[in-house]
Amino acid sequence: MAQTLRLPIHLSSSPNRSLSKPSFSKTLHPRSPFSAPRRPISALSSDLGSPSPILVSDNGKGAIFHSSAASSAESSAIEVDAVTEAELKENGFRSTRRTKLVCTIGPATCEFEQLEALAVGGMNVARINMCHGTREWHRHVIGLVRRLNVEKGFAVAVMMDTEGSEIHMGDLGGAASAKAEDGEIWTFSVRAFDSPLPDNTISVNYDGFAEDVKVGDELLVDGGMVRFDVIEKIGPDVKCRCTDPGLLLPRANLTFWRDGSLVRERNAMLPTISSKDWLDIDFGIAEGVDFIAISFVKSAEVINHLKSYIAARSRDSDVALIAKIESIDSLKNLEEIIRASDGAMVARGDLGAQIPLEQVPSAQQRIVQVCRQLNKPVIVASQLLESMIEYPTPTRAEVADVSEAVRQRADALMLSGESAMGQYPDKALAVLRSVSLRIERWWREEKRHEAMELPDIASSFSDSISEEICNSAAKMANNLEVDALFVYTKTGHMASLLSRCRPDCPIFAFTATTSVRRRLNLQWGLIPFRLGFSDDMESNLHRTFALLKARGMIKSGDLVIAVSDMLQSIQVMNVP
Ligand SMILES: Nc1ncnc2c1ncn2[C@@H]1O[C@H](COP(=O)(O)OP(=O)(O)O)[C@@H](O)[C@H]1O
Ligand SMILES: C=C(OP(=O)(O)O)C(=O)O
Ligand SMILES: [K+]
Ligand SMILES: [Mg+2]
Repeated sequence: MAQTLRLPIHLSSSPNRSLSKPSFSKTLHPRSPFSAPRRPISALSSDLGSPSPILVSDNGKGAIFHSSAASSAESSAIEVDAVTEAELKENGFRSTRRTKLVCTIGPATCEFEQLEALAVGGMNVARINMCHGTREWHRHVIGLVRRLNVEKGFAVAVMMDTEGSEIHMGDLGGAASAKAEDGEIWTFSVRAFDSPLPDNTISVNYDGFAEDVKVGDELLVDGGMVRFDVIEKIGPDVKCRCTDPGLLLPRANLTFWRDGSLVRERNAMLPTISSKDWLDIDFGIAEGVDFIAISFVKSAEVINHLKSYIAARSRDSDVALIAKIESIDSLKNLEEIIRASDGAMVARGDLGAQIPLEQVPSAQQRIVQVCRQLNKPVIVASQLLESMIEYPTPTRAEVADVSEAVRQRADALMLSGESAMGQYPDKALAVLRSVSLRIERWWREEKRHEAMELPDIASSFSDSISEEICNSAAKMANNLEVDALFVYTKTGHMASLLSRCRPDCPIFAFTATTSVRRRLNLQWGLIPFRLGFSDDMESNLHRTFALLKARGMIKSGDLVIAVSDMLQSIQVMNVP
């Protein structure tokens, strides 16, 4: 017999912040035999299994925690990264940045000290792009990130980004770049060159290139950074005249346009995951990367295919799949792709080569919005601070672009060339960090956030409970102006449901495994801690308060709301 779901929340009479500690817990009459009601936290007893109304208990005195100073060994039983710990100690809860930061690692940042500088500067995720470098090189970088986490207490996650099978140039025979001057004739060839490349010659990775391209087509490098007109085809060689001069970078993306529109025929037949990608994916699974970002995803089918492949290859691999939205097809199938994926990336570099540039901002806004509605983390990527590859300060336009991404409440921002091969990776990261903090504060102080209408996404009744609890807890957190939300989460799901609500306060996410902790490092507003915890919420809270107080990260009197995916309840309390 289903019971209507009522949630009479009853706060103590005193509306001020020194709340007595009512603890809310509710026992739901389960619609299905699976979600057996759980014992509520408070003293109220209810027979497990006996149909009972929702019980909201307010025991008046609330849960009193006897704070015992944790031993130093005990206080090390909780893991949090050094930067967050320092921020909390120095500036308190409100200081913590909510927006996550992803840095592409390349020649400019592949030494241990450089990676450490990025981690200290706020990097949450290190991205390695399989379009460049060798697997050995990437294995070395992954090893350094792992060492950084172990030795310095960070939880920097690793994201491996596939090359994808779109058309791109070769590696310029090892040169770092090549300059194409206006009017010069260049040869783009599918020929395999073993000796050094002849002058003004570029190899192309796509065998069908010489067949598909036509005299009169326009050839765009990296979305238009350099342009050529196709003037002649001689077997495997395509002669082109440079019409927009610029710098050619290794393995830059190539697109060709005919009568003003993108030529997509053969591209559409190219597999999303190339044979090299499959080898790179095996590499990523073996190296235990946290995320795999798939380039040029066109439909949910490739994500589902890859998920079953990964599940078959390694039962315990919980690598998360990030779909890169960077083609017309990925926009057409956006919702299905995001539902199938664990997150998405607004890959504006190639996206801006596949659709008119002026459409990229609205596409970005739509992708970010759909991801939030579907509770999937979303990264805004590419050219955020492009000028800082060469200059120590950003343009005003770039600061406005970063502000807009933060204002849209994207989960994360990503540096590409700025941190991979730029001259000022740390300065670029500092700009992302300071703009994020500023816009986040502006949102909170000026109450600019019209709460986004979040559709129900629960796939089961017990999921609905979790969703309702998190939506309510986030709303209460804003109304009561609590200092922090605490969530105890085995899989990270409850934490993501809180993050989705974008509450004003930070969300301390306690989880027992380092891999879940690293994965949470991509989600807005989550501060991931590794902490072993039991099903007994009172003792979890008691231990957590003691540990965090011992580390100076919280203090008596701080107001906290705690939720957990074990015991479906909301607790409001002051730190003892
Ligand atoms: N692992 C690497 N090794 C060498 N160069 C790299 C590496 N990763 C990135 N880069 C350089 O940084 C530039 C920007 O990185 P990214 O945006 O990830 O690649 P792309 O723009 O080629 O898609 C690349 O074009 C390349 O010149
Ligand atoms: C992030 C992107 O993909 P990649 O850098 O791998 O081309 C992009 O195209 O913006
Ligand atoms: K890539
Ligand atoms: Mg791309």
